[in-house]
Amino acid sequence: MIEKKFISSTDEPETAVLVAIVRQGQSDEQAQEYLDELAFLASTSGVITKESFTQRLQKPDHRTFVGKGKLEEIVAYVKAYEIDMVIFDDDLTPAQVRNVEAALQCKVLDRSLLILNIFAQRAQTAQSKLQVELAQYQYMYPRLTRMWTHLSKQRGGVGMRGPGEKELETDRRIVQDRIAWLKEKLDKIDRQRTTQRKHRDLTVRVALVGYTNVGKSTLMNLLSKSDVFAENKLFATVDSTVRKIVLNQVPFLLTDTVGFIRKLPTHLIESFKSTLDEVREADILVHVVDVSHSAYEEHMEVVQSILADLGAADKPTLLVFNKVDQLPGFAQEETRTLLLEQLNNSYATKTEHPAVFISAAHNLYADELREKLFALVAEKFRTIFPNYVPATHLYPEQ
Ligand SMILES: Nc1nc2c(ncn2[C@@H]2O[C@H](COP(=O)(O)OP(=O)(O)OP(=O)(O)O)[C@@H](O)[C@H]2O)c(=O)[nH]1
Ligand SMILES: [Mg+2]
Repeated sequence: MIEKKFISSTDEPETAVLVAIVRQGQSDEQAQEYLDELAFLASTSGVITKESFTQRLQKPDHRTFVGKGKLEEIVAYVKAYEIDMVIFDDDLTPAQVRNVEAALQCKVLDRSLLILNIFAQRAQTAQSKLQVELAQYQYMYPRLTRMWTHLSKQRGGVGMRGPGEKELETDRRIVQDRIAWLKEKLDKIDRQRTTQRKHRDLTVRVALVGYTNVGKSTLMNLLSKSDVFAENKLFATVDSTVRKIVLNQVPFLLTDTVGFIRKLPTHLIESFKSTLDEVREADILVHVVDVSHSAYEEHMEVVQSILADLGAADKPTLLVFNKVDQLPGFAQEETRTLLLEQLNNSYATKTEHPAVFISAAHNLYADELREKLFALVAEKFRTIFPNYVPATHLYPEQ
């Protein structure tokens, strides 16, 4: 995997300023929400956000992303506070990178690079490491003018000179070769996994999906009593984990997989295709939502549109609204029942999917969750085993 070069791992945390464009029709609240998410991505990478700059623009300036005046403002801030890097909320073109780098004289990152960097830190298995590397090279390829110095250092110190045309040609070829090699390796892993999956044809398969950090892994732990890595950071889970679960004597497989986020780099979706096959091939989806997040409805839409891209939007789905413990009004006994009732009613009218409100971390309303999940699993189970007679009441087993 490409070593992380953008964010150093010295003791002193690096500092960043964030830059985003606020488009027409976008509220200040939404703009702030996007910046908060970018800051969360930065902090997940170990970077401290010191300041953020926004500008209302129809579309990014083709030379410098933000306008000239705004860029000067950012340059002044970066100099005054010795900021290590500037992070842009959108992907920059190679020309924009060149121009803003020349002006800012510090590291310049965009959202995709930040996400790729987090994935690179998190990848555990051979497969996900290769997947991340593929996405990194695909990101790098059209930007080779800029990445050249990183690449040559990795190849054994060709030096820090700027790239000549000839070197650039060579680098392009090296990257192309590497991309081809990675694809071939991943195809091979994929073929092996497909064979393995054939053995699971007679099992009901359930996949946890949702925006990043909503509590998918926590829910997996709750249902399977396993110990899956859960953390208040974005993309804690990059590899999928599969657990066998038995509810009311009906066994099924539950997969915990990578979380989604808005503007997920397309290369990343492409290279994680086989990991996302777990979602594509699932019989049932459990869509986990952090209902305490102010932007949860937008997050649901992001998830829905990625599911549609994957061709997995029409599967039987259980909506799990998680983190109800964090909702205002939940703490008081008197308001709690009313709150949950209101939530239930509001969702019953908005979606045809069964929904349940829980707290995975505090083990609240887990029985209701098991019941509704069991209903979907049993229905599928009956299509595989038509002679199955459902037991009369539900008790979880391990
Ligand atoms: N208050 C509260 N926190 C929760 C709840 N469920 C999960 N969390 C916390 O939310 C954070 C994210 O949980 P994870 O289970 O790692 O979330 P995830 O969806 O797997 O995240 P990624 O793998 O990063 O996509 C952790 O700090 C959990 O402890 C809940 O019901 N209530
Ligand atoms: Mg997780």
